[in-house]
Amino acid sequence: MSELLALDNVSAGYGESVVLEGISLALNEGDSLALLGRNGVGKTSLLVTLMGLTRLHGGSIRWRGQDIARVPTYKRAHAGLGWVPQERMMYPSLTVEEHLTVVARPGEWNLQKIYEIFPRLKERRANMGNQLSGGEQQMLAIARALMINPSLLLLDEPMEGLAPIIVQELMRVIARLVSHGGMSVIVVEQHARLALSLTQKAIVLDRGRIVHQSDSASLLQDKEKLDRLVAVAA
Ligand SMILES: Nc1ncnc2c1ncn2[C@@H]1O[C@H](COP(=O)(O)OP(=O)(O)OP(=O)(O)O)[C@@H](O)[C@H]1O
Repeated sequence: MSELLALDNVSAGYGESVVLEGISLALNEGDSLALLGRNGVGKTSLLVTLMGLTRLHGGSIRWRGQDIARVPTYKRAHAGLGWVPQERMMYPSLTVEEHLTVVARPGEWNLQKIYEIFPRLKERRANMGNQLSGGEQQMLAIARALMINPSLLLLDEPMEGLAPIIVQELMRVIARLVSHGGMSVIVVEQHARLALSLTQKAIVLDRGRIVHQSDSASLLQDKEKLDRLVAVAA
């Protein structure tokens, strides 16, 4: 599989403050990665850095072999980076269907396919963005990112605050996206075991640095190490 994303010794942050340091990682097409760590260690900042929304203090980020340090966020989205932010960002003035159609780009994901994997969104297609439950908003946030037909999907704590039954439903969808193989996925999760069970590779951050890299299955089996690395909410 060919290389999709490569970070080499990346330092990044907000203004003068540096919150990520010495980050190096590579992702091939079809790879799935769990990005783990305690609260405030820089997981969201790493996703945001991939989208070009932090200040890059050093290092390089290559996307399909091209340096994208100066590429603006919207162009990164067009190039195939699909971001599902933690805040979900629904618009009260748009219906569910409008949220999906305004961002649509050609490719295998279209309304019909989205409604197949998220039947609830089909039922709610005429509802406004602010008339949805938390679970439905999360489904819509993922669906919207899929409509740009990304090569890499960035999921920031997709299960956060959702009822167990919705978590199960989302787990099934994410597992299907990962096993499909055509798209790469990075999942940030407080629930480390959920994320590890969905992915092939794992990275653990601590205070802005990578402190562990392995395949997900071996970290999942090493309970002691996992507890030590991520402590809570595993
Ligand atoms: N917009 C911002 N401006 C300044 N500092 C920020 C900003 N966002 C995050 N930080 C800081 O960057 C560090 C990493 O935060 P980040 O949100 O990336 O961690 P996280 O691992 O995603 O945490 P959580 O699990 O709580 O979401 C923290 O010290 C945080 O205070």
